[in-house]
Amino acid sequence: MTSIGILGFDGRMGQAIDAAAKAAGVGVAGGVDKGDPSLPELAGLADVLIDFTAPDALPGHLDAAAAAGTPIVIGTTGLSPDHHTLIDEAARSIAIVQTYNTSLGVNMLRGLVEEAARRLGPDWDIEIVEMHHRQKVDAPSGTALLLGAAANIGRGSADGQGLNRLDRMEGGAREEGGIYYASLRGGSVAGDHQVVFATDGERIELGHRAENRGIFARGALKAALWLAEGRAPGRYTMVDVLGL
Ligand SMILES: NC(=O)C1=CN([C@@H]2O[C@H](COP(=O)(O)OP(=O)(O)OC[C@H]3O[C@@H](n4cnc5c(N)ncnc54)[C@H](OP(=O)(O)O)[C@@H]3O)[C@@H](O)[C@H]2O)C=CC1
Ligand SMILES: O=C(O)C1=N[C@H](C(=O)O)C[C@H](O)C1
Repeated sequence: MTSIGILGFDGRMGQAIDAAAKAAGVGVAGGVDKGDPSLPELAGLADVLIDFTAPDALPGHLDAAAAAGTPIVIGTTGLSPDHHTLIDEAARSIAIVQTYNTSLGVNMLRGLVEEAARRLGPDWDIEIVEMHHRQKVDAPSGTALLLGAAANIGRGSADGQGLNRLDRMEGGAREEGGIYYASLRGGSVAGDHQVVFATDGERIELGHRAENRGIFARGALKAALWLAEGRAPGRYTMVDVLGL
């Protein structure tokens, strides 16, 4: 039986993943939170690590995974360009799935947004609105950035990566001609995203609503089981996991 190690065990996602693993009959080798000295031991015990924590935890988690030769699913958002460089480096020796959204629905939406942006062309403005629970710390959400990247790829923008926008968003600064993001925080919303394509006289709205964290937890487990089948070292996304 495949066993997972949960990084951020006591967190909202950690608990959702533990519950999803139990429901699916996937083994849980253990879980750690901030500063837990048993991280290297867990990395050696688990077949796959799953990390839903905070950006400042990432370097230590990657070191532990690489030292043990254990693949890892990274779902943490708010990552900087430096974090992405660290992931690239670790992916030389272990297999890593890094994604800002593990749900099937958002990964389907990503393809639809790319296609819409490609077909609609430059006369259509693109705006992204997201809403999350009041405890969420990063904004825009990782998913909003992922969808923005898909739109940029679709319309052939040189800024197709789109993932490093956070620093440029500070103080509300936004690029001329770029994609605009609006972030709402309140209540217990698990995650709503809406991509608005607007031109003179009409709009198209493509969106996704997460009704609970189970969809993210099941997607993370799917990614972990996919890695546990035995992937070569490298960096993967949910597009690889889901075969989209
Ligand atoms: N990719 C996806 O599909 C999804 C991604 N997310 C992302 O997952 C992350 C976690 O979300 P959520 O579970 O709601 O957050 P929570 O705040 O509920 O949980 C975070 C967990 O991480 C731990 N943690 C925080 N800092 C560190 C650290 N430096 N080292 C080790 N552990 C640490 C916390 O432990 P302690 O309490 O001890 O600090 C806690 O257990 C966020 O970045 C969120 O955006 C969320 C949902 C879906
Ligand atoms: O923090 C959350 O809760 C979520 N974070 C992810 C994000 O930033 O996109 C995914 C999901 O929307 C829930």
